[in-house]
Amino acid sequence: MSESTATSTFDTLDDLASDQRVLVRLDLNSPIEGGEPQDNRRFERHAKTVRELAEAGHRVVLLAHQGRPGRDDFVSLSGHAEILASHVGRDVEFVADTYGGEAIDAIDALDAGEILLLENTRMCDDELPEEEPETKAETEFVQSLAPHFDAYVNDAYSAAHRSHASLVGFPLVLPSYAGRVMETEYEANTAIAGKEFDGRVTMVVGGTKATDVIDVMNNLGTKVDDFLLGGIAGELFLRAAGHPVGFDLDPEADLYDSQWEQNHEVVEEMLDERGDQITLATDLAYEDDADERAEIDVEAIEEKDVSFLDVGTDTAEGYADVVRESEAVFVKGALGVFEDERFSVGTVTVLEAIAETDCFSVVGGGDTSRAIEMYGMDEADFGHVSIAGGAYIRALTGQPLAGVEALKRE
Ligand SMILES: Nc1ncnc2c1ncn2[C@@H]1O[C@H](COP(=O)(O)OP(=O)(O)O)[C@@H](O)[C@H]1O
Ligand SMILES: O=C(OP(=O)(O)O)[C@H](O)COP(=O)(O)O
Repeated sequence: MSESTATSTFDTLDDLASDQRVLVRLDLNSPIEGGEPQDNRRFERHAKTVRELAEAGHRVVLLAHQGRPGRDDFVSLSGHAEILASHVGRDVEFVADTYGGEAIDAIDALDAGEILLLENTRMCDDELPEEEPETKAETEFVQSLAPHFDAYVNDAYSAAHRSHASLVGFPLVLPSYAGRVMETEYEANTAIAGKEFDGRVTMVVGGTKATDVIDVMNNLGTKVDDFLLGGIAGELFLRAAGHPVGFDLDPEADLYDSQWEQNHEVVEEMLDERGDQITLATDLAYEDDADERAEIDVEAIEEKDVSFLDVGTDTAEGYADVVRESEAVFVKGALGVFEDERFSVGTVTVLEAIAETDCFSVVGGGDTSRAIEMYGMDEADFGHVSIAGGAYIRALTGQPLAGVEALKRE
């Protein structure tokens, strides 16, 4: 069997010696409601790495961040420790200190197989400024913790686009390994940039972050055969093609107009030069006066007087046919407001087609991947469901991620 991209790039947990004191960077950054973290896929995924390390008898110390200073989601990790423990099936001790005496005492007191989570790394001044790994490696944070460990494991693929101390500093001073999440995310998310596919490569593009996905489309012209569009980007392309959609009915909403200003030249150029790669909706769905889903052919729209919340059924079925003929399918962003069942047709039809088709598939983006569980699909029917947002976008376009670069085997 040929070596995977990840194992040829990093040392992994398979290379770790026994009985190690291991410092592990996770990404437990989560939605916060009422000051409390909400359980999500990140806990479940990282729990596998943590459990494997603890069951092997290592002393396991965890680093993670939550939110950004000054925002409501910038909270302590004490609640995260409880959620993580429920997924790992073992106690996860928590200490409200990042690298001071209290943290060091708790680290040094650990026995084999025990797990300790340190406080939110972003509460430490050395963590955040984006600086070179060499600078980060010299910080007090890294220099104080490193002597208490034998090894560093980075499992935080979804935070790896940040050049922060806990991500790029430790690999310079400790033997470093990729965790299981890092391995699988790296493997799947770099596939479009690094793998050769013989058959059709399709990318399904939607959601609200049109600027991001337009950038991805612009960069992947030679890798992708068909882009299937929905969401806000889809309407911006329809606007560029001369249809009266893709602008804000309520300027306060600011979903379309500023993204149009920012991107219309590149959208027009893409349609001109690579129009045959780009498939746009032929019908759209909206809420009618009776609060029901209604659909209209794009050609019949003379004036935008309703918000379009999904691609139409004909469009969805056409997209599903393309998916069924594809060898690889990458998804970024939902085709409609799937959280409302009436407007889930586009997203669910396409995801179900991917699940039924024996293709290489990656579904990325926190919101979009939620549709899989919301509509009862089985995650195992997808090649990979990413827990990364910003890092996934960058990986798709082949941009290096600071945390990944720092971790690569020399
Ligand atoms: N036509 C639309 N109008 C408003 N919101 C939309 C539309 N189509 C999709 N969305 C929203 O896009 C969100 C996902 O967008 P985005 O944040 O870009 O993707 P992800 O979180 O997967 O990276 C969904 O929550 C969905 O409700
Ligand atoms: O949740 C994260 O990013 P994502 O929402 O783009 O997946 C990461 O934890 C990075 O967090 P940051 O964007 O505050 O640096």
